[in-house]
Amino acid sequence: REAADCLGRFDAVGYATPRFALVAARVLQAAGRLSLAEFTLRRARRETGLSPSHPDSLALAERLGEILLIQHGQSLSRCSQPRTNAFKGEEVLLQEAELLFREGRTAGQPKSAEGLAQVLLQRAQAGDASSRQLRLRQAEDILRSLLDGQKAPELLRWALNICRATVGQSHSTTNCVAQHLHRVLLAGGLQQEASGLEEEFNLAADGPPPTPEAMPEEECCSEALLASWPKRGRRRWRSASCNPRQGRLTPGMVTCCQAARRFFLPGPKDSGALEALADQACGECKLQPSSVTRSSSCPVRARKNKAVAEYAKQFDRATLAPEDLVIDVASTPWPKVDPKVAAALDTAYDNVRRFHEAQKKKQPLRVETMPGVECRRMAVPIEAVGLYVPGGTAVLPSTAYMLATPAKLAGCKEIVLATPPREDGSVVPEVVYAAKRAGATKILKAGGAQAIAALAFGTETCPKVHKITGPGNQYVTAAKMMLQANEEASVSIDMPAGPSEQLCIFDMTSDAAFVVADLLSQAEHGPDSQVVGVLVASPGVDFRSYVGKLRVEFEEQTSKLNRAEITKQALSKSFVIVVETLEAALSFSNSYGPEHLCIQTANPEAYLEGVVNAGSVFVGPYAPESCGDYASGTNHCLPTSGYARQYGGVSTDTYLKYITVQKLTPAGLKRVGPCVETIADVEELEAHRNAVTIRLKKIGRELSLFDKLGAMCTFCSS
Ligand SMILES: NC(=O)c1ccc[n+]([C@@H]2O[C@H](COP(=O)([O-])OP(=O)(O)OC[C@H]3O[C@@H](n4cnc5c(N)ncnc54)[C@H](O)[C@@H]3O)[C@@H](O)[C@H]2O)c1
Ligand SMILES: N[C@H](CO)Cc1c[nH]c[nH+]1
Repeated sequence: REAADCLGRFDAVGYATPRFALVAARVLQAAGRLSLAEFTLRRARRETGLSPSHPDSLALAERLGEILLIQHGQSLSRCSQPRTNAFKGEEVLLQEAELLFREGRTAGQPKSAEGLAQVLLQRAQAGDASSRQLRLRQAEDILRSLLDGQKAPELLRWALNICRATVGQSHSTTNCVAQHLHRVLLAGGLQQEASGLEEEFNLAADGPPPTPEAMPEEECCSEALLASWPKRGRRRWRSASCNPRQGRLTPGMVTCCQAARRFFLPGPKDSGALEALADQACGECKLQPSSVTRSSSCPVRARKNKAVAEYAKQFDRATLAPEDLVIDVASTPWPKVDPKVAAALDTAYDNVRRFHEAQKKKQPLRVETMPGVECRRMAVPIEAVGLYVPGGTAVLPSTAYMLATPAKLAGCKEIVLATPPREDGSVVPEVVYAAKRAGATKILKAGGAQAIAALAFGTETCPKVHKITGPGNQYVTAAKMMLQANEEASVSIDMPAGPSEQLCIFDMTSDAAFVVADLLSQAEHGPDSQVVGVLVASPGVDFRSYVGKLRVEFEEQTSKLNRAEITKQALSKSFVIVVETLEAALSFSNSYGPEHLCIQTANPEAYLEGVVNAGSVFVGPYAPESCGDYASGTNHCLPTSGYARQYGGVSTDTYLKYITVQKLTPAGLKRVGPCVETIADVEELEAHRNAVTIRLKKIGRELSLFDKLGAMCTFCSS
């Protein structure tokens, strides 16, 4: 108590090292001063400046979680009727503790898993029926993994608590949870405890719950797949012997989904598909893949504007004189746009600019790796860039500001925006408005592969660019992929951004109407779009009625869309799977690598840190994906076809390149030079070595006393 009093008076507790804060919290806890312990840990977490994954940060988080859990317990015991008189902050305490323990559990902190299971159990007891199931299931999973790992008999208490917590719910649920635990206990050699469980829950009398494996495969598939798969896709699913109802993510299941993706969306990563696609894309417009790759025979390279104008006629039915293909944005007057639309475009542009401006690094990087050896990195804008704004099936002014805003902020001098012309040869006024607002310099009235070729090679009026960004249909994407491999074009691309995709993870607490609305928002983009729903449902939980709700929503909402036909085509290549746990859902999503990932489960934030592959993530029920498409501030040009594994979306960085600089003083060369000489010897590159040796001969190898003192002073001051 004396120590705690001391600490209470010591105002700087929070400023001390994390380890000191941990010891202080222990002392304070022992003296019953939980609030002060909590305050100490919070302050230490805030002020250490350590990364959240640092072991000390994790230890602080774990301790804070424990304190919150104890406080929650105390507040419950203070109330005679906990449920009615519950302290208002009670649920908040648990929520925060859950987040803290999840952090630790992901980082492999030993006690965090236990803490998380306890919190989930507490929350299950307080929550409504649907979230109760989910939390119990999660607590049970953790318990199982702990029991599997170490056969710890003391964990049995939780097992029983979990079972007891389910009593009063439907009989089959109790039975199902108890059955699972029973198996775990037996597998862990805890025979006696297993018998206790049998007796308490009368397991033998009820028999095992129906296992998902017992269900006929046909039923599982039809239950899980909302939109019917074309026969080939369905066969693949089955042949991979995966059972969506069972929810185990076997490698076969993932492979099968990837196969489905390849089958439906022939992405350029599949070389056979690319060729077929390129033939289709370029064959019809006489830009044969080989002729694009051998640039001498590429029509656009050879006949420039004339060829582009011919393709505009052929594919966009637009009549354009070759000299009218490119317009200068600055000298083009502001187009007439409905004031309401202009105001919405302005607001969206402002948000996008704000978010992308913040991405600019204010200071050039400068590091003295050794005294006298200075390395720098300068961000330099790419001088000329080409931005593709799709315009085939929908008019996308939003893509104009999504691409041009970061290019302008990066400082690119030439920003050429290409978009398919209308039949009268004009460009949609909203696109011109957005291009002007965001700072594009030229507009090329061309779409498809021909626009990409014009940007890559340049024409009489279209400047040749060094990088092409922006999404497009399969023709555009195939042309971008091929031209980046063409030496003469010498052009790079942002990423393969093809037909839109969305993966939505949800559970039975999610609003089915919201989930379906989000999925449809991407399905309507084009017949080649793909949307995937991942429903998390614990085993034994009957998700049929929820799936029924989804079906109704899909039908009702789709039938009211103006692009219902396109949407239905996309849905025929889309699917919903059912998995048992959120971890499984995340693992599936990470394998799929969606362009957009929506997480609409209870407590969605907790799963964010598990996301490894995704273009853009939308957290919670009130973050519809279309906000990111238009106006929240993030960029909507994102990698598709699984390329989220290696690419991020468009950002200010997309339009920058980094040039490194170094400067060495004589003392710096004396320090690093011998190391260079040695490595050059190993590589037997004498001229490399000599460039150092020749200088060291002139200035000498020894550091002067002045050099050494200078280095010490620099070291001390830093
Ligand atoms: N990933 C992203 O970030 C993102 C963002 C926005 C849009 N998108 C996607 O972009 C795509 C836009 O496609 P779109 O078709 O509406 O517009 P688009 O501008 O990409 O394609 C239209 C052009 O394709 C060419 N074309 C059409 N048929 C052809 C044929 N048979 N042979 C050769 N060329 C042909 C024409 O030149 C036409 O101008 C959609 O799939 C949408 O989902 C993706
Ligand atoms: N969803 C698209 C990205 O895949 C972007 C977009 C533009 N307009 C509407 N949405």
